[in-house]
Amino acid sequence: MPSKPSEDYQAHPVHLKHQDFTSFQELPDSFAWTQRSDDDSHYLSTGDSISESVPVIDLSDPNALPLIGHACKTWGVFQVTNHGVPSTLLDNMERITKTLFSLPVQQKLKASRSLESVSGYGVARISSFFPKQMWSEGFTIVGSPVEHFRKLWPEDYSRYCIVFTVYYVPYSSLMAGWEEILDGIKEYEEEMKRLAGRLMWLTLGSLGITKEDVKWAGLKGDFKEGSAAVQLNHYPACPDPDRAMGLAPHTDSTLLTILYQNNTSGLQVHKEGTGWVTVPPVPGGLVVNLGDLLHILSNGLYPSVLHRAKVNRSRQRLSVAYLFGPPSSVKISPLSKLVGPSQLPLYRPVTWNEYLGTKAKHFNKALSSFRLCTPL
Ligand SMILES: O=C(O)CCC(=O)C(=O)O
Ligand SMILES: [Fe+2]
Repeated sequence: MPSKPSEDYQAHPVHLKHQDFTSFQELPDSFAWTQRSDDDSHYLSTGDSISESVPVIDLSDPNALPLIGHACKTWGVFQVTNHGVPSTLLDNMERITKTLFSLPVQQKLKASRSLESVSGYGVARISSFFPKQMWSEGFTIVGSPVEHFRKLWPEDYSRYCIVFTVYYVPYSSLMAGWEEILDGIKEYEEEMKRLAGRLMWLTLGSLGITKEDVKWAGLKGDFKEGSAAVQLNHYPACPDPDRAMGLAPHTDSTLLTILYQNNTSGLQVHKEGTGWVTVPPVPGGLVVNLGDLLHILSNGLYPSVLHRAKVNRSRQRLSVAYLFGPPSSVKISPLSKLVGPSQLPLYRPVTWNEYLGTKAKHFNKALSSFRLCTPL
């Protein structure tokens, strides 16, 4: 993800109204998405009785390609197992996320996202489009998080500096927190980029797209130049979960998003004609959401999935989203193989940065603002 956002993005900041969630015995009105008397609010209507479930696909299955194609077309989301990401890495990332959000709120606020940057601590960027506050907090990482960590853990940092400059020796017990966290995040990003490249080919391959069709995937076709952000999310336990919203319905402005969720469910996806469907955590599994840019690339054949996160009364929930997109200079447009005399291109070319700016300004109308014509 571009670390320097466009003017549109900067012109639509999110005003921080951050709270110490642990201080609430009851759900404050500003967080209540329904009145107690509402039976069926359009925000919170659930599909808990629905028997359909999001496909879980074993990547070592020889049939994975058509299964992914079917999942992309019908859901725009699927879960993967046997994806090759070591479970120790996922556990470590969960531990890092938990450590970060356990800091006192005043400390976290010092590492707040600034106007000029995408990175840092804060409420969801989509907050300004909704009348109520969301029961969650997030931390976005684009590039190195060192500057923010300096604010989150100033003591460790200064102790590290003093030890380093005065004695010129690494003092491992003091550095452990920092070094471990930075290494863990870096390793996670590398592993996720590798998986994102693989998932891109499985997704595009299911449409008959080959390496010759996507030049920007690089000489090796591994999407190594793709850019990305890591979004850490924390949904504290909530005194009135049925009336609260962790993260409001949205589609991701990505090619695809790889989501790790801890063992507390909360993610729900919307399926056309069915409604909201919970995506239960699968041990060792990762959720793959198709984003708006993949919808454009597929010329509308694959939907970007509308999703939201609910909260829990007694358990906190953590998730780590790897938001994967194209290299910053690349304009995404419908792949030429999917366009022809009977299927005109449905969208005009757009860079990731331009798309993020439009999303910050127009939210769920962003996709249609790039639309050229309606399908035949
Ligand atoms: O926490 C989740 O399950 C969803 C997170 C999400 O949608 C996001 O970070 O964009
Ligand atoms: Fe999302």
